[in-house]
Amino acid sequence: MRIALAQIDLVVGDLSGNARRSIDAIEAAREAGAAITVLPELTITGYPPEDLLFKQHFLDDARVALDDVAAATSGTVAIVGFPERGGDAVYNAAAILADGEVQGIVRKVRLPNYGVFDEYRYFGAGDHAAIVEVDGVPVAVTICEDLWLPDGPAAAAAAAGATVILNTSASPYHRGKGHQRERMLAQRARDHVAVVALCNQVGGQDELVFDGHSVILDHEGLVVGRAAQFAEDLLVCDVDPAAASAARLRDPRGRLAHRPALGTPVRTVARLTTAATEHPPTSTPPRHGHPQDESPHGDGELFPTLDPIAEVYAALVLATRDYVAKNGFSTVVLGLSGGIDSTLVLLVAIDALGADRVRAIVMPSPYSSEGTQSDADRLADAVGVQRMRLGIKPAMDAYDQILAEPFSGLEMDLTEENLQARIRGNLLMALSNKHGWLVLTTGNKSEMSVGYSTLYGDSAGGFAVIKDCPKTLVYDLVAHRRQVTPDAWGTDGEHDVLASIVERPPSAELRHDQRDDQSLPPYDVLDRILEGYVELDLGRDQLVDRGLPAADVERVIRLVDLAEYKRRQSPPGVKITPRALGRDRRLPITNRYGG
Ligand SMILES: Nc1ncnc2c1ncn2[C@@H]1O[C@H](COP(=O)(O)OP(=O)(O)OC[C@H]2O[C@@H]([n+]3cccc(C(=O)O)c3)[C@H](O)[C@@H]2O)[C@@H](O)[C@H]1O
Ligand SMILES: Nc1ncnc2c1ncn2[C@@H]1O[C@H](COP(=O)(O)OP(=O)(O)OP(=O)(O)O)[C@@H](O)[C@H]1O
Ligand SMILES: NC(=O)CC[C@H](N)C(=O)O
Repeated sequence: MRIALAQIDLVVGDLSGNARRSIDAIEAAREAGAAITVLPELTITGYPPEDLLFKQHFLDDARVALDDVAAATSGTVAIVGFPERGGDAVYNAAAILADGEVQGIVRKVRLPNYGVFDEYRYFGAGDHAAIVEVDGVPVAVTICEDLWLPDGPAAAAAAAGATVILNTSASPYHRGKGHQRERMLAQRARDHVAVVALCNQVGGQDELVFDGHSVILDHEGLVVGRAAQFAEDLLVCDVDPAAASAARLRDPRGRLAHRPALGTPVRTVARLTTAATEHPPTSTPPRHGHPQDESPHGDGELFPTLDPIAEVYAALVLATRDYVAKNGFSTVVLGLSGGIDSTLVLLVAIDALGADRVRAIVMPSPYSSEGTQSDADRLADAVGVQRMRLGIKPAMDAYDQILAEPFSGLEMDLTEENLQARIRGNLLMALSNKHGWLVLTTGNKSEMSVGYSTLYGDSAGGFAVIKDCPKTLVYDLVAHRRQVTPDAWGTDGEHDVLASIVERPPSAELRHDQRDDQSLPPYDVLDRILEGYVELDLGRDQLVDRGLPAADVERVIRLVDLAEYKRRQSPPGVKITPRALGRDRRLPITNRYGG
C-alpha cells in the first residue's frame, strides 16, 4: 500500500488558500501512485484556529472549502482535517475524501487541554475509533492526540483489526520534540503491531512553529520514511500491512490483553477502492542517517535529522519567515547594537528573508562604546544588509529639556536610562510606520523572565524572534550560525566581528561601564535558576537543593514574579522550549503568592 504524507504550510483562516494547497498536494500524491494521502490536522482552517471556531459563518465556509477539496479527489483517498459542526458542538474532525465526495468523517476522541492546547474550549469529543477500508486493508484514522496515549482510539482500532494507523497532526515544535514524537510512534507501532504514519503540519503560526518531520514506521517500530524538518514535503512510501497481519499471528497481545480493556467502540466508516494498485512499487531512493532506528526494508525517503542547535535555529528561521509573510510584510527592521542578541536576530532575519529585506539601525548614544558601534557596522556590512546610523543624543537632550522642570532637584537614575531605550524604540516604530517595515524585537528569554528590558523601549516591536531562547542558548545559536559560513566574519589577522561580539561582556550601555552582571547573576547561573523556576515550577528550596546560590535564587524568583506585567505586554515570539513565556505559562499579574 502506497501512503503519501502531505506536510504543507497552511495559513490559519485562509480557507480557500488551504483548500487549493490541499488539492495541489493530493494531485501530486495521486500522480506518485499513492492510494491514500494524509494532510495535517484541521487542514482547511489551519491550526489552531482559536476563537474563529465560535463563528458559525466560519464553520460554514470551512465546510464549503472542504467540499471543494472533495470534488478534486478521484482514484485516490485523502484524509483532510476540518471543524465539523454537529448539533450544538464542533468536532475536531478528519474527512475521508474519495471519488469526488466526503465518504466518511472521523472525530478526534482525545482532546489535548494542557500547555498551548485549549481543545476543551472549542471541541466536543468523538466517541468511537474509526476504520476505513482501503483496497481491502483496514486503516485506522486518528487525529493527533488520539495517538499520543497508549490506550487511545488507535489501540482499539488495532485490536479490531486495523494494520495501518494514520494520524493527521498539528504537533508544535519545542527542542527535541521531533525525536520524542518518533520514539512515541515507534512504541505505538510495536504495541499495536501496525504500520504507523503521522503527517505533521509545517510552518509558523504566531507563537507556534510546526516542524513537519512527518514519519512512517513499520510494525516493528522502525522508521521507513521521514520527511524534511521545517520545510514543506511530500513523503511517499510503500508499506506492508500484510507483514503486520502475519506478525500478529505470532504476537497475541492485541487479541488477548488489550481488547477487553479497551472501552472505545470501533466503527468502519467507509470502504473504498483506489486506482493506486495499478502503480509499480517506488524505486528505492538513496538512504542516509541513523541506521539503528530505521528499517532495512523500507523504501521511503529518510531525511537525516538536524542536530539539536541547528534544529532550534531552523525553527527560528521558519517561524520568522512565516510570521513576516503571513502578516503581509516584506521587510523587517531592527536595532543593531553590536551585542549578541541583536546579532542573532539579524542572522535569523537574513536567513529567513534574505539580506535585501532586512534593515539594521545603529543608534549610538554618548554611552555607546566605539567597539559595539563599529562591530554593529561591520556585522551589517559582513552580511550585506542596508544599515542606517541614527544618533540619539539630540533626542536625549530634548527629553532632558522638556523634563527639566518636573525632574528638578532629582538625581539621574533608571528613568534616564529607560528613556534611551524608549527613544530607540520610538525611532524603530517611526521607521516601521513610514516604510511599512516590521520591527523585530531582540529580547531573550532570560531578560524577559526577569524583566530586564524597558517597557515601550527595547521591548517594543512586532515579533520577538528569540523571546524563548535563554541567553546561554543565544551564544550556542550564534556559534552554530558562525560555522555555517565560517569565512564570512573576517579572518587571518583581520578583525573577526563575530568573535569580537561573542567575547564582549553583555551590557545594555545605558550608562558608563554598565554590565549585565552588575544587575543579574552570571547568565549560566541565571539560566539554571530560570529553567527550574519557569519551566519546571520548582520552588526556592528545590532550587537551592540543586546547588544554586540561595541569594540568587531568591532575587531571581522575586524578579520573575514582578515582571509578569511586562511579559503580558510583550510581542509574540517563537516557542522553542517545552514551557514558553506566552500561553504556556499563565500566571496572575496581581498575585501575593511569592515563589
Ligand atoms: N504591576 C505592574 N503593572 C503594570 N505596570 C507596572 C507594574 N509594575 C510596574 N509597572 C510600570 O512599569 C514601570 C517600570 O518598568 P520599566 O519602565 O520598563 O523600567 P524598569 O523595569 O524599572 O527598568 C528597566 C530595567 O531593564 C534594564 N534594561 C533596560 C533596557 C535594556 C536592557 C538590556 O540589557 O537589554 C536592560 C534596565 O537596566 C533596568 O534594570 C513602572 O514605572 C510602572 O509604570
Ligand atoms: N546603540 C544601539 N544601536 C541600535 N540598537 C540598539 C543600541 N543599543 C540598544 N539597541 C537595541 O536595544 C536592544 C537592547 O539592547 P541592549 O544593548 O540594551 O541589551 P542586550 O539585551 O544585551 O542586547 P544586545 O545583546 O543586542 O546588545 C538591542 O538588542 C538593540 O535592538
Ligand atoms: N494537536 C494535538 O492534538 C497535539 C497534541 C500532541 N500531544 C502534541 O503535543 O503534539
